[in-house]
Amino acid sequence: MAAVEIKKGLAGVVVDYTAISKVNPDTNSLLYRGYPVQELAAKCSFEEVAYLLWNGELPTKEELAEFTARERAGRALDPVVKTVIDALPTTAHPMDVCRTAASVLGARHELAEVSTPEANMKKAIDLWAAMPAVVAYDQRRRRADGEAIEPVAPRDDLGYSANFLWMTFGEDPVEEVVKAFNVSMILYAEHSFNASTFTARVVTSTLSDLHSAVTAAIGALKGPLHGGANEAVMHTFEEIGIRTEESLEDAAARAKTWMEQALAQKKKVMGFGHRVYKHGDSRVPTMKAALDKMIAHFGRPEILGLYNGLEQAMDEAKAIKPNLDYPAGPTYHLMGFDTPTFTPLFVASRITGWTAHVMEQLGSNSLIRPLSEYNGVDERHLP
Ligand SMILES: CC(=O)SCCNC(=O)CCNC(=O)[C@H](O)C(C)(C)COP(=O)(O)OP(=O)(O)OC[C@H]1O[C@@H](n2cnc3c(N)ncnc32)[C@H](O)[C@@H]1OP(=O)(O)O
Ligand SMILES: O=C([O-])CC(=O)C(=O)O
Repeated sequence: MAAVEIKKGLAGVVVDYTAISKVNPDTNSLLYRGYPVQELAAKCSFEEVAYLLWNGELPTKEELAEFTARERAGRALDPVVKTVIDALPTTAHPMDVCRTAASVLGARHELAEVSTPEANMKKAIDLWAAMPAVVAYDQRRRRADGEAIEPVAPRDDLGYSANFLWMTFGEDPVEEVVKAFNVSMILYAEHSFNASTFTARVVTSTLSDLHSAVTAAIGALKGPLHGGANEAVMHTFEEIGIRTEESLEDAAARAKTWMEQALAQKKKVMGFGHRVYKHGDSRVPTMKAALDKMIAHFGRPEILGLYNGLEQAMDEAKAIKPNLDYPAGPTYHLMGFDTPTFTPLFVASRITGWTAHVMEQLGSNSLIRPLSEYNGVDERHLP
């Protein structure tokens, strides 16, 4: 019998077409609906990019006005979702809170059992609009440590990114920080058939509903080999030790030593490496520029020292490059987010990509069901 070739992790396997994004590791580029992501990050709001991912074209002025009005109308924390979140312990991981909230929002949606293109577009926009309130309220209640608190009400005069920061911190957001946050939301929005998006497509392929697909995708994103890496990066920084008065050079030297020891112990260091990009992640330069701005804004050169030290030591030892989660983690830290909140920020952004894929999958569906090669015990029979 010819040996079956097993493609572990589906590495290198092309399973379908997509018109949503193009990841090209040879040219180190990423296009959303044909546009380079760097251009979108430089010139667009996250709302425009969400519209683009869902509709295939950037919005006109009128379309954007209508779209942003829909997003602003859906921002308040659903009282039932708040009650459910309040029933969870403050020790629950924020990704579990997000996953639970997505599930509750699905069960409560007026179109829960309808999966027409129009219904799915509405569900996608509603879920995208609702998630920042969940993430923001969860961070606030964990900080309140069990004391009853009310969510910060959304503000109609602010765009998506500014309002997200407002609902989290309850303070007028600084323009520089809003811009960096907007860049991160755009860069995180979409990345072809990554593990969480593929999960969403598998769920959709059974003709299940959009919220089920997103709930499953959140579960897939949580792992540290995928989205959970942005949180893990910060744990590395914390393990090395963040010393606010330390010079860039001293921090870099300590980080370098830490990395050399970790690699000598054959540890996997989160925030480095990628299944598709082998010469560097197309999004890292743009995110690193945003991190540099936050380092300058908050006057925190020691963070750059830790960043440089780890990156340099990994490059020298294994020539493995950072992925998007590497600059994103410390950027969110400087903005004031708690480390376990980082991956939920990724969720808030990636909802756009996931749901675009749900709609694309349904547009030309085929049940996703690969084969396996049995290697268990030979057939046997009960006595
Ligand atoms: C937004 C995102 O999801 S981006 C990805 C976020 N994930 C991470 O940052 C987790 C850390 N990185 C990794 O685990 C991997 O690089 C992955 C899972 C992302 C990609 O992995 P794969 O393409 O399957 O490569 P694989 O894990 O087999 O690595 C190939 C080799 O590089 C090494 N390697 C890859 N990444 C790392 C890393 N972060 N640290 C140390 N070594 C690494 C592996 O140990 C392996 O070495 P070996 O051949 O000597 O055994
Ligand atoms: O593409 C991947 O495998 C992981 C990734 O970078 C993403 O989902 O943004």
